[in-house]
Amino acid sequence: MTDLTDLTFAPGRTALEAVGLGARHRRHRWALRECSFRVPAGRVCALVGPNGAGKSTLLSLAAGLMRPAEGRLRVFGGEAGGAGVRPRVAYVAQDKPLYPDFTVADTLRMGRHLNPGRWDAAGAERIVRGGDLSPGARVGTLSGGQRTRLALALALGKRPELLLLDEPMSDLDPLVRHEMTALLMAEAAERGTTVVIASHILAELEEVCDYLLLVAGGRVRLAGEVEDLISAHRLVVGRHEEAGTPRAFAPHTVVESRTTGRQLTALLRTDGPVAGAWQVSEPTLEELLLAHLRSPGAPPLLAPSAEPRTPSYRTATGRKEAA
Ligand SMILES: Nc1ncnc2c1ncn2[C@@H]1O[C@H](COP(=O)(O)OP(=O)(O)OP(=O)(O)O)[C@@H](O)[C@H]1O
Repeated sequence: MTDLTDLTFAPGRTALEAVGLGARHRRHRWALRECSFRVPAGRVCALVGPNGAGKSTLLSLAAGLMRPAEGRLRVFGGEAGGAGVRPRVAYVAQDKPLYPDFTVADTLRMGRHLNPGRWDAAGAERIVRGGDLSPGARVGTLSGGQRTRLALALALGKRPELLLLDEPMSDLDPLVRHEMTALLMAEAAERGTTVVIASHILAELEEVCDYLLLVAGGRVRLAGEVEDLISAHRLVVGRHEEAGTPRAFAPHTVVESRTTGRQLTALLRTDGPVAGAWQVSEPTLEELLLAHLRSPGAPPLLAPSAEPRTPSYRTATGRKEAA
């Protein structure tokens, strides 16, 4: 039986904590609603979900560019966007907003000016030089990938404790993507930076992320260590000729079940072994995510390390106070 309470519950620091978080863009419908989760510090967290799920909204809130309409979001224990928090957070938005009339050198100078006492000039210049970007080139003349490189240099030069990346690699060629990913991971490992990466490229995330936040329809569906979330599920394949759900599945939660001819394939959140002549295996991250995305009605799962520690969250959900 997979008991999540036995799995890693490191009592370390908290990078992000949302409690009852809700957000809307002006008077539009809710982009996020009733989101409660925690991301421990030092993790590399994949933020995944379908188009319009609320990923960019969540990153904007964490960066302090937007305020919650309800509930709250804390970054390292302070209100997101607060004066004590902002210098510790870097955000690379999807459209990489940079000043088109600035040169590459101007942009790096701006980084130094905006981050007194923190700016890693040598590191930022190294990233820029790696891409053969001429210091005198105007930002407006750079290719999409070159702008991404400059935006990453600006973000990493800030030596952030929390790095928020919104689909950062989508316009990079495979070689540069590989190089940038390695660089980000080296930074994260060396400085213990918490990284949250929103991306649709699951293969890329699987390689680098140890934590997962799956958002769909503005709600959190899965949160926790990738390993723990995977090991809480089983992929079950076998012959099934009767109508309805196999009786052997009754003790478990069926996230998704599909039948092709006489073959049934199901993703279960298991509570003990699955009885019967089924082929049972651990799902890959992709299988886990796809099954949850195809089944919006499946109950959400927060690993213990992803549960907020705020007493009000625990009281509201009837959970016991943290020890
Ligand atoms: N500026 C805006 N004005 C109005 N509604 C918005 C705005 N930005 C986002 N939304 C809405 O908020 C919801 C969440 O959008 P968000 O951009 O956060 O999703 P996402 O998960 O990042 O999507 P994608 O994968 O397509 O980038 C969507 O319904 C979207 O239409």
